[in-house]
Amino acid sequence: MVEIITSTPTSTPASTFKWAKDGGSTETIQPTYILSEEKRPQLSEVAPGSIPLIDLSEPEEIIREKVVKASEEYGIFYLVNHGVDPELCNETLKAIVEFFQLPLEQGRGLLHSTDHKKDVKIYNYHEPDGDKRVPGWSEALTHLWHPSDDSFLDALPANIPPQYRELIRTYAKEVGVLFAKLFGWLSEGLGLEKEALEKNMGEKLKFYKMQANFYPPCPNPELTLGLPVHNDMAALTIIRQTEEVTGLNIIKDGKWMAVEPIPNAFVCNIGDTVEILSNGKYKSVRHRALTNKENIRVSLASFVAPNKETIVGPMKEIVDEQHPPRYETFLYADFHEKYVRPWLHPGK
Ligand SMILES: O=C(O)CCC(=O)C(=O)O
Ligand SMILES: [Fe+2]
Repeated sequence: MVEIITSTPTSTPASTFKWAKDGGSTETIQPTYILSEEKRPQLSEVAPGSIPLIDLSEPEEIIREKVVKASEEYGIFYLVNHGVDPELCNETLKAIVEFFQLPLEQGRGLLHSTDHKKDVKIYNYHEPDGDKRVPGWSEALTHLWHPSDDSFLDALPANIPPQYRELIRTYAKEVGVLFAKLFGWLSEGLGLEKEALEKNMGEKLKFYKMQANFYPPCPNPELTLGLPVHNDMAALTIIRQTEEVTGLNIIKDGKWMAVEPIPNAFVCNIGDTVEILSNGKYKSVRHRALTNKENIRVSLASFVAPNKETIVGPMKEIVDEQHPPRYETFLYADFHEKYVRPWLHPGK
């Protein structure tokens, strides 16, 4: 039986993050975090299973074939033997934990924002639940990144651990290389040149965002979600997660399935933009993050998306009379504002 705090939470804006500040020592869940019964994660119903594994040491034709198949059937896959230094990744995740354990007074509280469009912020995602919006048991630090231009580092929060700044500079370059390879294989899978998908996301600069998700231990993971059920709106996401702690779930064939972390692997997933550009060949995966009682979990999601001025729709090169467009064409800024969930995933 869960003990529920019934007293009114204190009124300072950052008060809901008390649990994070306390390193998860809180024994109780504030009622604001508790989902209604039908929205709870039903942990016993999460099916075992596995997502495809892409080994980048295999010959390129095999890799391409596997990436294409995984993107059609699952919309998510592991990447192993990718050449990115595991130490770099582990140290980066460590720096994220350090940042989220800084006392709120040292500035983390001030970064908290309810404006989803701010480039640098700490955001608390919510699950729509009846007439309420229930906050996830997590905090997310968002900032921009770029595979070759380091200037995004200037906009990082002043109180971010100094080592994060250095680590993320290298991490961004390495992850940038993986994105370019994946976009190339996905384009070829559509029968097009390697550059096709990236070109269709806008000739100008694309939008590069990183999200560091921090999930403190939760006294009752049955009652909360770490991150609400969603699809990534971006084109493609590359995630690095705490190696020992399970949290990511996907919907596969109508059932929730756990994506177990495996050593030194990235998890890559298709977002709504690639689903639309590919006219539905590649599937954006519906996912969520669970909490757990014992351990802090961190995930660092890197996204590549079109710019707001980009017109996004099924790529002209792949639609014709036999293959009519299955999605509308729109300005990405409008998609961002209006269409994302209800339109693309009605009723889900
Ligand atoms: O924590 C995770 O594994 C999922 C993160 C995620 O879905 C996101 O940041 O969009
Ligand atoms: Fe996501």
